[in-house]
Amino acid sequence: MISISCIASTMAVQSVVHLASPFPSLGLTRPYKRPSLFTSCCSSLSNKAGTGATDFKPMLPSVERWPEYIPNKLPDKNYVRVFDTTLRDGEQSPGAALTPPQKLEIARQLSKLRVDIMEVGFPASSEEEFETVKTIAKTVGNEVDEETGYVPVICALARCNHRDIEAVWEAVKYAKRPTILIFISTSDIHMKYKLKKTKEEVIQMAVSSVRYAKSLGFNDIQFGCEDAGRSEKEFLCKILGETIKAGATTLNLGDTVGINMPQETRELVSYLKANTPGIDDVVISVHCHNDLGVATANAIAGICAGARQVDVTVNGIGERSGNAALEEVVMSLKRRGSHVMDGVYTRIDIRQILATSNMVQEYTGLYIQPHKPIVGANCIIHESGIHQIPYIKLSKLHMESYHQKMSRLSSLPSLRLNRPYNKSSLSISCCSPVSKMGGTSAGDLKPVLERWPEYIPHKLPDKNYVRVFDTTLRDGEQAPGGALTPPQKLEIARQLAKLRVDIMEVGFPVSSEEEFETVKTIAKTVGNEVDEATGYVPVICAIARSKPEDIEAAWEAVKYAKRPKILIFTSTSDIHMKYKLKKTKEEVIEMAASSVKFAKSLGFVDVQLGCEDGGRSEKEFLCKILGESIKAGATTVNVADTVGINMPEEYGELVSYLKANTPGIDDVIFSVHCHNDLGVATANTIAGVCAGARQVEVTVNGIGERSGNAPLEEVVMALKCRGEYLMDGVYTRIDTRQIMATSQMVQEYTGLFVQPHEPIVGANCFVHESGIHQDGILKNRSTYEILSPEDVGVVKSQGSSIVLGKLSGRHAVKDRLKELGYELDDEKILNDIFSMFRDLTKQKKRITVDDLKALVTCRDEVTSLNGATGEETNGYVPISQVSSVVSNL
Ligand SMILES: CC(=O)SCCNC(=O)CCNC(=O)[C@H](O)C(C)(C)COP(=O)(O)OP(=O)(O)OC[C@H]1O[C@@H](n2cnc3c(N)ncnc32)[C@H](O)[C@@H]1OP(=O)(O)O
Ligand SMILES: CSCCC(=O)C(=O)O
Repeated sequence: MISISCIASTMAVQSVVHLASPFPSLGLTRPYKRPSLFTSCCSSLSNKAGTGATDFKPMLPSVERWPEYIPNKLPDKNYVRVFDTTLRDGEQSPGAALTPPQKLEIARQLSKLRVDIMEVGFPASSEEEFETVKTIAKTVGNEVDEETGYVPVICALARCNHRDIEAVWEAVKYAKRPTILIFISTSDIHMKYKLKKTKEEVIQMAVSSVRYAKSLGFNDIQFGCEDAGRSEKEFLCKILGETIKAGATTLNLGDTVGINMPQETRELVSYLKANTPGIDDVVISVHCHNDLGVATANAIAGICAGARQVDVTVNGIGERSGNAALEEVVMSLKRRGSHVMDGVYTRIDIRQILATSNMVQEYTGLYIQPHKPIVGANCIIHESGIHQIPYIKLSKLHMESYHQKMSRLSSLPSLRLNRPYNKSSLSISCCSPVSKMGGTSAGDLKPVLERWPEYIPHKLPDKNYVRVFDTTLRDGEQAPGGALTPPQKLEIARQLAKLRVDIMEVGFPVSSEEEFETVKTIAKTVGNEVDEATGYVPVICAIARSKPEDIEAAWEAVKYAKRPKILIFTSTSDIHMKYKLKKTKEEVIEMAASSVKFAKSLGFVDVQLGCEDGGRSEKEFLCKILGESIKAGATTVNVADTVGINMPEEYGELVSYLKANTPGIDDVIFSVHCHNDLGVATANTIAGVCAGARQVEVTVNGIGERSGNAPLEEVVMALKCRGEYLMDGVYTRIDTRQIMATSQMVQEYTGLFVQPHEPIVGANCFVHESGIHQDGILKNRSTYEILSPEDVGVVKSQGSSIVLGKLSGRHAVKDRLKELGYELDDEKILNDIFSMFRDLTKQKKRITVDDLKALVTCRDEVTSLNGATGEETNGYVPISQVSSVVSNL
């Protein structure tokens, strides 16, 4: 797999990159080194080829007129409106609080990016927020681009109450195109625990809120269903129908807790489109969270089903694991919109993506991981199109650098333990499966003491068993900068065994002497360490090209394991066969079949044949080569989306086709291997499983070439949470309680640290900083969490999941004070302390318990110093001028 990187990379990365950021440095330290960046251009592609320089447009501003903005209508049936919520939902990320000037600057940059609508805040939350939204509305909201006529729509958030709605109107009415997003929860769990309202009351609140917004002057009203992903469909039709009647122009469906799988999102949108009165006269928007790593795929699924507005944030920041990432959704539509999605498109200026990403990183302090799709440092691979000669040269260069890397292994310093993000201390705990309607609970713990099922290479213990093939130590290690020392590889292999991966692919023995020895050592040790209680022992796999010397090296290295396995790969796409292998189809089939036979002749009974770049290969050819390899003795076959170009539906269809048309396929295991260049690797893997694949190839933390591979933790937790309910009962035997420990070890040894909003293993996954979410969590955890931290090996008290910052509300502050021993039943005292608290958040991102204690102690003194009464100012949250006092506390 080493020579493919450049040929393999199809991403028009150059089209989103920019010169070093154009705004002044804020003096913030950046944890990852980025290569210097340059500006280039963009193109849309079929999945048959990479970007061609011929597709590039000159770097001139587009002079096309911007289409007229009509709130409930789009310029044409394929136009997808981009609703950016970086400054509202994005800012709700723990630790992301922005200053007003930063928000204004980001708003200007979003305007350069050409987002259709920007949601810039929640005016009722504080006076400062109110003023910031107003300033953006007055400035950016009136900056009409002379040439194109573009001006962004300015949106702000309101709950279903008149006070919030009024605050939005007073703040955004200055914009040329003001809009409001009024939201209410529609799931049973939210209505019961958070709102404490009946369905009828909720409909009533929604309708009267929309009417009120209209009466104030809004002619553009977005109505949002929070937690729509867990709501009853019939109820959604009802409330949406009523709000359309009341005057809503866009309907927004929130998968607030990130629990939906793409096929579900698609079904939901289709159902609502078919059953909601008046829905064809409004725009449908999808708002997807990323708790299971499929937010981008969900957004795309919604669009495929007819949604024509998509809520996104830059870098995918947002509550917990964040939102669908603007850059992933936009680039997916750009790359595949015209090929697999009926021609849908956005008008985002993708040349501004990287500058925007950089600005958002620096201002929020939420730095992305190197393998973040589109904007991560490792995505930047090349400068020219895949059909061009330089690619071949680059490929060779890459090959050389790979070998240099391999030979450097032994001289590497051992551990880089500097950790850019503070993580709470972790410990191993327990696991449980979850239904969609509730959260996980430690209550359904089962000790993992069952006997491990017998391993038969070409057969599974039952039809729903999904084998986990971990390739962290092979494909994962190919991540730029991810090189490991032999002792580190051994230690990770031991940890992978604790995690109970079925198979671990641990290296490429022919690539160097050291690699050979490392694989051999793992085979001899970890490959023989049988767990007494269960009988578990991992299969040890090594990779080989379809060359006798590779296969021999693999055998000599892994034959010591109790269960040795080989993965022989060959390329099957026209582009790879022509340029990389320089072989005909017939020759490639012959190489594959004879390689499988050769491996068998050496002693391998477990032989996997892998089709590199299978995602861009002719289906009929794939059937042929897989059929011949099975005849030759392959026990598993895989089809890889090596360049991460497939969309989930497409990939699922490919697997279904191959399962239906390949001779002998039912006698072997079908495996899927997906890369993450467009941010949909997890969804593709799941689509493969739904289509009948029963082995998933994954890496810990999703590390790997460019934007990496499908992350083990996302795929495993998605199957764990939804396998039983949505996917016919599929399951893995991963000990999920080992996920966090494994993730941390891989981070520390590779130096590839995950971003705070990385699903499952990111520091923010179980942390809540915005008031409304904190209130929900305090009332019932399942309102905003679908996983329990214990499931993935994190032990936290409820308190530690609530952090106090500028977006926190009274419930959270009151609860923390109670924990500290202060029972505040007096509303006035609470309001005083809350307003001092809010003031302090202007100076500090995080408010500690010591800060809180000091606020309580100082309350009387502060009140008398400032004469603050605790009464509300201008109708919104009161802010006492106490900063000079509290800042010294
Ligand atoms: C859609 C989302 O992502 S929700 C997150 C929105 N953003 C934020 O929460 C960050 C900014 N938030 C804040 O500044 C504060 O939370 C405020 C000012 C909005 C509210 O603060 P407080 O009045 O102190 O209330 P707190 O945040 O503790 O509790 C939220 C209240 O809103 C209610 N609420 C939540 N959603 C809605 C809704 N859609 N419509 C009406 N009421 C709602 C809750 O039930 C709770 O009410 P209660 O006090 O009667 O129990
Ligand atoms: C669906 S309206 C937007 C509400 C929201 O932010 C969410 O549901 O996550």
